Amino acid sequence: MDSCLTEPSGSLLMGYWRTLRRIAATHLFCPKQISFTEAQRKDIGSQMVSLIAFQGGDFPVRDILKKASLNNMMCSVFGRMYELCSSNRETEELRGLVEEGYALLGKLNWSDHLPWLACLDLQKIRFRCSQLVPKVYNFVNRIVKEHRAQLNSQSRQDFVDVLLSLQGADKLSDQDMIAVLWEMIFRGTDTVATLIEWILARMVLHPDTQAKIHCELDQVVGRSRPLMESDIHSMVYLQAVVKEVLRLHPPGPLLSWARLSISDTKIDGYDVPHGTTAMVNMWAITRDPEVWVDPVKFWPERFVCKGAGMDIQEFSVFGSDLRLAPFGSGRRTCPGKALGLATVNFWVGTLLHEFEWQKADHEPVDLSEVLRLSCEMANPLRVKVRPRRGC
Ligand code: HEM
Repeated sequence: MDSCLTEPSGSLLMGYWRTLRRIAATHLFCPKQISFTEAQRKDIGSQMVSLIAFQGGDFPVRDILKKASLNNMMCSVFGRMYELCSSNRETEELRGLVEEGYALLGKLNWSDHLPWLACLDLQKIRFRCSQLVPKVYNFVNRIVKEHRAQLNSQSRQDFVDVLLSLQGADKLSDQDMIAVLWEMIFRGTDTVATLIEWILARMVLHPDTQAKIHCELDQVVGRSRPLMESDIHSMVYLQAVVKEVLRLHPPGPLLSWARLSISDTKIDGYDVPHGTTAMVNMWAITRDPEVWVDPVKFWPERFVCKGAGMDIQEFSVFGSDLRLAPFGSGRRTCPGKALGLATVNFWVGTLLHEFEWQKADHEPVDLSEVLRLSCEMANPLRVKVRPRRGC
């Protein structure tokens, strides 16, 4: 795996990266910033509903989810709001850059295992990275320049505005600002779409679970109005379902949660030499029968019933409990976890509030996985929907 796409400038030291993380946590992912973007999630959610209502018969849902997720990040990060049903050059260009980044990260790079091959670049990975990096730089730089020219002229608050407004010790160089903005787009887009596709797959495979969420929606929201983000905290079963899918299908089970040992050390009796890349296999932990009762069973109730498992209120998926840490844990835990989970809960709630989801005719749901940067369904999900509200 080549780090030049995901790390800011090579000269960044650990301490500096920590500063960037602090800036992201304080300014980009604080509760105020998350609630600032609520209207945007609602708008994109409604656009998804309109687009889905328009589909006749079976359709693959992935494209809609990926486009919605990309538009959402374009809006949070760059302040660009595009319609889901139309295509435009800027989104297409960004989608191409993100896709190329994923393709490169997902490739098995022989140089990672046989370092003496690195200088030969037999798979042309380094070459493709060197082509991609200036394209990303130019794309993001163009948007930063536009924001700088319009600073103080309007009241919007996207990530670029926030970073440009930083002063003193928090002020970032242009190069680091571009690296941070790219990292957000790159990490925040696919993870959300991938997780929602897995959740919808589980919904069509387990109609009884879907019916329970519908029942909860009818009780908490009723059919006369759309779902609002403030309803989510009352939707205990919906949250349990999202947690159960995060357990069985964590979008970033392996690749993104890696650590480099900076000195020789011993873990659990094993020698880990300096310079080793160690990966935490969350996928294996969440399927370990010593950790989970009936681990391969899809059973959201394990997060609801006190007697049978644990109380939803008590189980955090944000890294404090290593039985289920789909956003990583420790110093490098996902900074976008609260935003990511808020988006997934709200969009899944909305899609289920508006529609009943069913299997496509003649096409079984296939839960096979493929590992790129995220762990995706190997065969994109095809579904049929039936409107629930206003019918
Ligand atoms: C369901 C959604 C998401 C999942 C499952 C997820 C998962 C992860 C995981 C497993 C990691 C590695 C953590 C570690 O090494 O300990 C990570 C890192 C990261 N995520 Fe997320 N993520 C999600 C959404 C987002 C969003 C919405 C954003 C930004 C808007 C984001 C930004 C990042 C960044 C910047 C990192 C790298 C942090 C670093 O290297 O210090 N993620 N994510």
